[in-house]
Amino acid sequence: MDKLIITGGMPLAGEVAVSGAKNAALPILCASLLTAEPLQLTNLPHLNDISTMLRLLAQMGVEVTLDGPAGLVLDAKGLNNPLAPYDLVKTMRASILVLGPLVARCGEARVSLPGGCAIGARPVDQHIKGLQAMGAEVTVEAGYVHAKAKRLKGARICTDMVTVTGTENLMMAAVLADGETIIENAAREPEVVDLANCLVAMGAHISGAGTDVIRIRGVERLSGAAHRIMPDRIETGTYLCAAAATGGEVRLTQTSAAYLDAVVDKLMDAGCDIVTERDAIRLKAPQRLKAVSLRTAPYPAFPTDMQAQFMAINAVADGVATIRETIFENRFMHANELMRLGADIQIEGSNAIVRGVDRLEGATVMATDLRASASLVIAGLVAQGETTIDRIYHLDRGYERIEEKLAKLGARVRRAH
Ligand SMILES: CC(=O)N[C@H]1[C@@H](OP(=O)(O)OP(=O)(O)OC[C@H]2O[C@@H](n3ccc(=O)[nH]c3=O)[C@H](O)[C@@H]2O)O[C@H](CO)[C@@H](O)[C@@H]1O
Ligand SMILES: C=C(OP(=O)(O)O)C(=O)O
Repeated sequence: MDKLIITGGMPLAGEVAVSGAKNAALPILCASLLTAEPLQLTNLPHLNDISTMLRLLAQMGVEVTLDGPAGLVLDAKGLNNPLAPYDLVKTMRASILVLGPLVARCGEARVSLPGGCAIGARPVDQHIKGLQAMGAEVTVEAGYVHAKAKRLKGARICTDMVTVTGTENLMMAAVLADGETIIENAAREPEVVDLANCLVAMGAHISGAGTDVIRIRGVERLSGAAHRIMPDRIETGTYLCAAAATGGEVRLTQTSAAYLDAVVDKLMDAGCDIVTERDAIRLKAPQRLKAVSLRTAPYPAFPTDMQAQFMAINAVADGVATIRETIFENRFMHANELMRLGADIQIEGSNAIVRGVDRLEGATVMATDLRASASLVIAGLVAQGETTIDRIYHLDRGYERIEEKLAKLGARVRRAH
């Protein structure tokens, strides 16, 4: 199992390019199932989750052709096996995103329930409830969701909570349904908007993406299209935090602050200077950060996917911060590992109270999930001496060439097998 070995204490400096967004790319890859014509995608990140999704699509009969360094053409005209087997689904929650498109295009789907991820139970009841409202017959048996519908029918759906992949799945199901679907309490995340833009380019009729009411008028068929995946706002935020924590100065390119208001505001509250350009962001860290409290919530509020990284920066800031996690019930697993490096963190239910310390010391720590791993990388970059992060396969799900990008910013980091 790969490890990352970091010798901390160097401020990050320089320029690095941000990759395409994992959480936009995954649903958009699934959108290829909705048409018999080629979908051409660019700015795809090279990540384990993307390879897993491509394997899943390929075994369903989708032809995948490389198209340049970060491009692919997906052709689902030969789609013949609307099945997502456990083996491919177990490592990646987002595989549930094939459910909506498969039922819409094939009239049937069998999708293994995605593996229980460490950050919480993560049920898919809202995905199922929405498909049932659209007339699908859905059963859950032996770990598989089996959904059937000759043709889905437009419906009014109000999800019990804001769900990102739930909104995406139902939006993809609705584009080929008979009549109008209204999704209320829809997720407003930028990745939902990126998916909607791609679907519209394919001929879908969607309005309201980016608000909490999305209207979709179903069409008979969709066509091929070309779409560029949006930049990864969480990767962007993670590198900003790494620069902030190490007292560095960086410029991130091929990205934008447009979808990062909540994160940028907190970094400015922490004392960072941030300058936003059209396709780039510059950050200059202060001598010492100020502690910043935060509460995670659906977009446009502070993203849960940035919570762990802010725990790391608060660990070395001046003062006491309270971090409240409201989305996932088990997303503080990085706290114990950060404490191994000398952080002072107390967990009280869904609150973490972080008291900034003067210094962290390198140690061996274990990555427990994707963003937890990112927080350990940030802490390792700050800590005196050597930090070894075990189980970085989590990190490889969501950060493209992380050691190369960090090295470009002057970090002393290497991968060991
Ligand atoms: C691939 C992808 O885009 N992943 C993101 C997506 O995950 P994902 O889409 O899985 O997260 P959701 O927005 O669905 O989850 C929000 C909350 O709703 C609950 N819930 C969700 C669906 C459902 O049917 N029933 C239910 O109870 C979840 O357990 C969680 O407590 O949004 C999360 C919240 O911003 C991010 O952390 C993930 O990075
Ligand atoms: C939790 C995440 O991903 P996933 O939903 O794919 O597990 C994430 O991107 O932080």
